[in-house]
Amino acid sequence: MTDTETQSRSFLSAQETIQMSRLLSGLSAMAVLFLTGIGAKAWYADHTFHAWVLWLFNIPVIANVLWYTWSRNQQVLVRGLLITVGVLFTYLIASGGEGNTGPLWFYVFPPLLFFLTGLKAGTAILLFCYLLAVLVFQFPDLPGVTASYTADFKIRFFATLTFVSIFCFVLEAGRLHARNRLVELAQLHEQAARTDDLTQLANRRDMQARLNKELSRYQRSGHHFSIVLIDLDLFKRINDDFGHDAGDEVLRQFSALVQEVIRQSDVAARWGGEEFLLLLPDTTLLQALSLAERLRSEVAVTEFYHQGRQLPVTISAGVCSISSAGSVNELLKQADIQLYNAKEQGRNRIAPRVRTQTAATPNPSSA
Ligand SMILES: Nc1nc2c(ncn2[C@@H]2O[C@H](COP(=O)(O)OP(=O)(O)OP(=O)(O)O)[C@@H](O)[C@H]2O)c(=O)[nH]1
Repeated sequence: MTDTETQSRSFLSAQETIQMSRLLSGLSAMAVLFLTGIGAKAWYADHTFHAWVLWLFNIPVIANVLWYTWSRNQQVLVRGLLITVGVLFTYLIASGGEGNTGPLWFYVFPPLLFFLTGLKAGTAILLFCYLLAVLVFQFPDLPGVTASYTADFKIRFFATLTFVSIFCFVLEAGRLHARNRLVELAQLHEQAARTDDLTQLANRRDMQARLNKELSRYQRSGHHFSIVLIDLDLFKRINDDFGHDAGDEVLRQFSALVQEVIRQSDVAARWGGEEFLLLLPDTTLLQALSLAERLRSEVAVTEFYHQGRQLPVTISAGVCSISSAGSVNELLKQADIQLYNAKEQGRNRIAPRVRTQTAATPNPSSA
């Protein structure tokens, strides 16, 4: 998974966690309200036992929320709520609640289940609940079962519950599909905002962000890094002599070559028209110079073609290490000065010059 994908997913899952927490807390508060209110109504209707049972169900609901407040474990909150609701609904079906209306609460289950547990687990739990309801309906002599329902009621109950369940399943499947599509689009959007269209390298904006990040890492833990500012030599001539498409082709081919030469931890970006910037983490000035030189000689010996015509491509580059600059701007400025020096010294070369560097091949076109 790329950085972008991870960011999109973690952003969405953080949003979902917050949304889910709010929903669960709201549902728990409503449950307490209903249990207390309906319990009170049952008490005044002289259904004392039923009232006490409903009030007692407040205990696991409140304990569950308190546990969540302490542990922040959402899974436990979901499971706790589902178990409590499951046991409560079983009691309501078995006892009939007040005036045999207990089973009506069952309709709350399908949307809640699918949303909280997903389609697969939701379907499995729902089937299990159906089974429980069938047992209670078919075997009224089972211990704990005090209600008896007419055949008409049972048929209508299962028919309507099945309809509601299927409807909730379809709605949840649609919601999940839309959510996944949203994640995909967010990833594509983020990727596009960070990528250069022509070369598929990082763009300037992305590189700027990475440079700032790398500087923070350096200031925090002293990890050195270097940059290489590259410019394709006499690029205007390529455009003028071979056409703009040929120029574009060179930019693409050069970018592919760069990707082959640098390490996986290095980042290459298109910095401007025919300017590229390499960010080399954990790399000293000498190591960066050596890489830049390798890239320069690789470009010099590579044959660039467009529509069967060979194109003259060389590069010049300025190298700078963070140890000799206090900020990203300073770093870029120094690399730019070095690039200017390389151009001034005849192109197809790297600056600054150090003794370890092999002599650059003179560029005939710059003479
Ligand atoms: N084909 C193509 N050309 C581009 C693109 N972006 C910038 N250019 C061209 O790159 C050329 C850069 O030319 P200059 O800045 O004069 O530099 P140069 O010819 O490379 O000469 P030196 O840098 O001095 O070696 C310009 O002609 C731009 O139009 C692009 O995306 N595609």
